[in-house]
Amino acid sequence: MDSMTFVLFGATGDLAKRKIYPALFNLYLNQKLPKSFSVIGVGREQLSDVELRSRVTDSLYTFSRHLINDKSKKEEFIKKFQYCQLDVTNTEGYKKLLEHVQQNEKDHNIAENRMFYLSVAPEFFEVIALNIKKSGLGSTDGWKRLIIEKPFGHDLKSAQELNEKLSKSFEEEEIYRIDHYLGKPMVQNLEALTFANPVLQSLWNNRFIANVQITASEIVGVEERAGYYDKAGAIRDMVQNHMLQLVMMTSMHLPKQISESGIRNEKRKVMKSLRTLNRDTVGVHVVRGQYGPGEINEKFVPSYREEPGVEASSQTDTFIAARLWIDNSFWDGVPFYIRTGKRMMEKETKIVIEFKNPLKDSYTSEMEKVKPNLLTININPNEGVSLQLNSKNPTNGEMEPIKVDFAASKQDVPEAYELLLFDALYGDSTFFAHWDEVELSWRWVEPILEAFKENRVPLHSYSAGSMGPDAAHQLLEEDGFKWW
Ligand SMILES: NC(=O)C1=CN([C@@H]2O[C@H](COP(=O)(O)OP(=O)(O)OC[C@H]3O[C@@H](n4cnc5c(N)ncnc54)[C@H](OP(=O)(O)O)[C@@H]3O)[C@@H](O)[C@H]2O)C=CC1
Ligand SMILES: O=C1O[C@H](COP(=O)(O)O)[C@@H](O)[C@H](O)[C@H]1O
Repeated sequence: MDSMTFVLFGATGDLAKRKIYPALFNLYLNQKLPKSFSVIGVGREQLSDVELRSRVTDSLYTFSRHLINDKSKKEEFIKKFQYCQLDVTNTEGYKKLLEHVQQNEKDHNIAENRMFYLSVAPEFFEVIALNIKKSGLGSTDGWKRLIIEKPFGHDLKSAQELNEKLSKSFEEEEIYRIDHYLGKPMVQNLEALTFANPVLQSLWNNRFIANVQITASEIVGVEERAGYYDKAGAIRDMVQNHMLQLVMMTSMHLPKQISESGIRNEKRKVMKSLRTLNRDTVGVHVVRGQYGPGEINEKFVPSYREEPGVEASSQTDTFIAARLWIDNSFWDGVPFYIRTGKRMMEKETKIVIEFKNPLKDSYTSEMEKVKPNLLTININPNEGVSLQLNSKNPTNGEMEPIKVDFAASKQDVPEAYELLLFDALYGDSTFFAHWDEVELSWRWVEPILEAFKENRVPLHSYSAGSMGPDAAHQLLEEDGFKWW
């Protein structure tokens, strides 16, 4: 891997502490970082290198998935960190950052490969990208790349504007938009599951699949993020990005050659085939909800409207369920159901594929009890795959569902940020959100945003600790299905 400088804007922030430092450290321990590299942390706060290193150390002790037994390794690692104080809105200040980076490249014999990670609020994306260009930080003899966090825009127009501005400083191939769901090992495994298993490959279409269900339920409420969340809601926070990415990853047809561009193309095709909703159909296919008070793990929790920072009359959605149709020859007639929400009964991200049972009607009465074959891909908090089959119990002769299970051992599973950072450093953008996908996702979501704004879709209340409003269950019952 090429030697490089990792310039981290937002080095004093929460994401750096909880995700980025531990991910870099785990990569370091696994010898997945270049031999020569430096991390230059940028923030407004006045800090010395030693103070930054001490914060990084704290973060590793608190958040790294590896126990730090080998202190010398940790010491070696934190020596790679330096700090540069900079207000990112101050154009002049970037000269100092450039000098810092250049001096360091010289001192440590690092090639001019520069990774810029914007772990800052999105309103700074534009100004930072522009100043990277203006200051000369972006004019390198090697490569330059930009990693940005979500949210990528607030709606289609703002996303397009942002993209246009970023594209003045970085080419599309240089922009790595993180969607951390694409970094989850089981999401990355989806392609391998179908590619490496001819059995699944041949069943992956509307001849054999009755419906697909994607759930991302959370126990947590809005926490301390009301300022952001109350303007976003579940539709922007989870559906526009993570849920649609999961739909793309599940339904894309495998390209002849597994490559970055091949996969990107197939994902784009899915988004283009996704049936567009309109004024009349949003209410038919989309359910929105907001949590009321309830009980979770035997503890009372308040309603969304009682959360700190939330308006007492807020109409923000904390739950969405939707039925999607992919109008292409593979998926014609197969509903894709998605649901996501806060303050639900359990934390669970999973994809369930329910298979058709064409022989159901020819069964004898005893056989009618058979359950559908289900392929479940567990993404979070447990990672694994299970297949539900029907088999006769040899003791009583009754038909019953059995499960063929694989569960990954927790300890060995890398974090999403680890996989994503490695790919970005390696220059592989397969598991990042490409502009086409982001734009097409906003396009699909736009009529829903409008309908919500005009209050054309009822806002159902659901009890905290439940699996969402009744309307979300009715959505499937209308088609003769239920959520698994
Ligand atoms: N935290 C998380 O779990 C997640 C965060 N994200 C996204 O990641 C990004 C960062 O989030 P998070 O770390 O939580 O945010 P924080 O508010 O914790 O950190 C923000 C960082 O930005 C820096 N900063 C703010 N203003 C300036 C400025 N004018 N000049 C220089 N630096 C500045 C702060 O530095 P200083 O303190 O020195 O002012 C701080 O390091 C956001 O886009 C967020 O949406 C996405 C997914 C999850
Ligand atoms: O991006 C986000 O994701 C988290 C859920 O992520 P997970 O990895 O725990 O499933 C969600 O809580 C947050 O609101 C959202 O911004």
